Amino acid sequence: QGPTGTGTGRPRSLPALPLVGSLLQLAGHPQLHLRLWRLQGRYGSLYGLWMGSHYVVVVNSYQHAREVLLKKGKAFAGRPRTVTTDLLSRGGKDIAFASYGPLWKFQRKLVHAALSMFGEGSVALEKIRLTAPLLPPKVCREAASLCETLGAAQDMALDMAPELTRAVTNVVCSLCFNSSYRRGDPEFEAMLEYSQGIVDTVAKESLVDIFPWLQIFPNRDLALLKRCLKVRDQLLQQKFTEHKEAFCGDTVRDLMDALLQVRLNAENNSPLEPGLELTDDHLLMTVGDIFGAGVETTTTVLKWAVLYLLHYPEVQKKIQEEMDQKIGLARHPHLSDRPLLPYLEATISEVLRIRPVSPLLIPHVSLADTSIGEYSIPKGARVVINLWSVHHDEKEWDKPEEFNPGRFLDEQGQHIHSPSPSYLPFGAGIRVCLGEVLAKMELFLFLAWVLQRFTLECPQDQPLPSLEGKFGVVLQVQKFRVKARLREAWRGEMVR
Ligand code: HEM
Repeated sequence: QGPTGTGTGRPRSLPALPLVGSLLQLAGHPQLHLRLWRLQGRYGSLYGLWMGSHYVVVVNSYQHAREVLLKKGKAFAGRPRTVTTDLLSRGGKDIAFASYGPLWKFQRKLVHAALSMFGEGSVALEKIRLTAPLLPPKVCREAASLCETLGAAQDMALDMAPELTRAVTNVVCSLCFNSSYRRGDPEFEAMLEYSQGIVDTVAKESLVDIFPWLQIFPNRDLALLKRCLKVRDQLLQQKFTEHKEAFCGDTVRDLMDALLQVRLNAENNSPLEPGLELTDDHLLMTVGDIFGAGVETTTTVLKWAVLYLLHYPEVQKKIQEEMDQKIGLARHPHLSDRPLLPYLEATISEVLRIRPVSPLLIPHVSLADTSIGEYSIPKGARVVINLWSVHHDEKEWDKPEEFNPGRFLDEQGQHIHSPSPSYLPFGAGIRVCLGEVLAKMELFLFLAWVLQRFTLECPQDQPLPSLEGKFGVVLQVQKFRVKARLREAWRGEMVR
């Protein structure tokens, strides 16, 4: 450490040219997480690079990730502002892309409180009377509908992706708007289309984010993103207006009502401190964030889980044996069954480790001159945590490329634990994922419901789909088809 406590010298840096920075070292490598992982061999686990004029620090080890996220969380709690994120969040009025500050803290607190209120039924928001059903029964309702679809497609090769997206979107719709969609609903189809458009354009490491001055030229991706956001905003606005009109101030049906209620309480009681005013834009973007951060991530993890079960039928069999023993056929799985099904829980953990859905988290920014390890990091540096490296570090994990749910179980196979602290699928510290509890609830219930009833198989005429991910907004799964075979014990049984 130097005399200021901010480290001595910068980390080693990739070569950089004027204007383009280190882009040439990264161009032509679409799997950015893997490229950054491999560059450790030459530059060490912590190194710097330049994206245009932006200085970026890449963190590949758990020890440094812990320092950034936990030990010095506040110093690294900023987010970069880019053309794309400004468009997505109306200039950072959401949570995920907002700068660190009192309003961001307030929004986080509200959503966190609302999620625990709807999730566990704890009355966390003062003076709020809840009239909506809690989330676990809503997730079960969607799981039942998913099983119905799989049952109807018996023995056909099915692309489960749209069904999983619908199930997860409906959970988020229930949470935010107290509504859900049936298959083929035109509003729902529009929603799927614009979401895909956003995911596709944001995934294209848009050059305008590196060189904002490129905006003066026509840009097809940016134009598509703007069109998709227009549709998203119209839909959000319509829901918002409906909620404002129906809102009576003493009952809360969903997250949107909860946000309106909190704003009303604040206005009626004492005026909020300056800088803490929640404008309509803030409320809309907060809800938009829950969709943006909550649908693609959870759906993708479910797809990875299904894909791994096709590759490892013995894991699937073991989950089903555990379910048969602990739950049987007489009832559906509940959230409270989680401690009874440690092998299913361990499988979910292993999927989240081996294919982390956000392999580079969301970039952080240093808010002051600071340090990582012995190196000094200037204020304004973008810090990328390479979760892929952290989850595949041979010093932390035994045979990290091997899919082995058992590594998350104790010797008796009864309790779940992580054999290494180097496990951060939801990030950690003050920017940790806000939806971790909800996501884990969904992953558990959807998989438990499906596997209680069906065995998932690769259609006979098709090769096993690839386990290689594609880097984008999330680590995407390539398209694949599944045969959902009704399990022997369920044949002839009525769906209860
Ligand atoms: C399995 C599913 C999910 C995974 C693996 C996941 C993972 C993550 C990760 C890695 C981050 C970035 C942390 C960082 O930058 O340090 C994040 C942020 C975030 N996630 Fe999730 N997430 C999931 C589901 C959800 C859901 C369901 C919601 C909403 C209910 C959600 C809401 C958010 C929000 C709002 C942030 C931004 C937090 C902030 O910047 O303060 N996520 N998530």
